[in-house]
Amino acid sequence: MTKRMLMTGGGSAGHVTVNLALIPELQKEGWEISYIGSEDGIEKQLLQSVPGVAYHSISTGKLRRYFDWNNFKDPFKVLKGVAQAYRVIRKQKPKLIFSKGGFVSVPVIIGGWFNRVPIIIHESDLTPGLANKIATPFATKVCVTFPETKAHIKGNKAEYVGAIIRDELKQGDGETGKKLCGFTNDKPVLLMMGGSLGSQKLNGVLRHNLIELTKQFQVVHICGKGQVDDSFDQVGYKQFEYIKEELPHIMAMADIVVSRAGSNSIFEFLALKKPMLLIPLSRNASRGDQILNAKSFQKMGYCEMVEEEELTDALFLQKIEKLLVEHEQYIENMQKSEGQNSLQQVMAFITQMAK
Ligand SMILES: CC(=O)N[C@H]1[C@@H](OP(=O)(O)OP(=O)(O)OC[C@H]2O[C@@H](n3ccc(=O)[nH]c3=O)[C@H](O)[C@@H]2O)O[C@H](CO)[C@@H](O)[C@@H]1O
Repeated sequence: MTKRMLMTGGGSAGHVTVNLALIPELQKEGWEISYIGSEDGIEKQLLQSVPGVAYHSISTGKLRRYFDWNNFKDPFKVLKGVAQAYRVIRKQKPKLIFSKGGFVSVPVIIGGWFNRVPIIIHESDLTPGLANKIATPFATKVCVTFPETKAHIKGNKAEYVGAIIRDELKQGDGETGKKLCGFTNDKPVLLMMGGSLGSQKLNGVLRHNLIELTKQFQVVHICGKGQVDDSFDQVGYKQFEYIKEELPHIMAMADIVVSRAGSNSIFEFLALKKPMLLIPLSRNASRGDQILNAKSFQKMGYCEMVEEEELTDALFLQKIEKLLVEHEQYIENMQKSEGQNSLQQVMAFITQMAK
């Protein structure tokens, strides 16, 4: 009998990359996978390059914590999405639904619950996102990345599994990365990544300090869609909007990373032992989850952290200098983090729970 499973998650790459890590492992074990996402979200784009996964689009509404006229229209879009997801699930009869969160996942989970399909949710951040909070009562299990998160999940459903990382990220080759960027072996490489959507704030501070930074580093900058600025074109500075297949090589060549504190990104840098300066998304623009992610890493000695409100050029350069000087110490701290086989743990839950 076919082992059929349904996945969901989207809105930003952070709600997709865990699924991308799991898909090849599940396919190896004979699972046939379908994916429900939105019509125009990043999940559709990222899933296009994954062989053997059928993609179904549904209508979605954004879940906002602030006033917006769309707040009156979006509940109807979500209801339409629930009906569409319900129909896909009833037809496909998956043995399990795996959700990585993001607003597109809510209608899928409700549609799955009406079809009585077991549901596993994965939460990347230290505190659960709004979509996962809404979805938790419908779920059978919630896998969490930080041990501290268990306290935030109601109903004894939380299981600490740690971070799930795409295997190919560990296969990068630094020399290939340098060739892609036209870099040499003369100076260390600083990678700046402002989250999967980029960050105007981080782009601004980096470019403002570019002359100073390129005296000491070669700088590779993932800016986000539409944010490459050709007026900064110079030797030793390479910009990308977003990187897909080449990301492992770019990460491999980096000596130091400056990043937002999205959970997937920072656990990837931890797995690759990259000393980090984290500048989390502020409380004005989010629920503050990245601040908690970064504080948890700072406590373990994996990173330096500066809150957006405290960010000055001087502090930015000073923290980068510290990462360079104390490089070995951060790496030593990160080496102690190994041990958890998160991917295998989630695979075991999937096998146990599939009906
Ligand atoms: C603005 C916002 O809502 N941010 C949230 C979003 O961040 P965001 O979508 O940025 O998520 P993460 O930083 O967790 O993950 C980004 C993922 O995209 C990948 N990547 C990134 C750039 C690139 O060029 N290529 C590429 O493949 C990274 O390797 C990583 O796997 O989800 C995270 C996980 O729930 C949250 O912690 C963040 O608060």
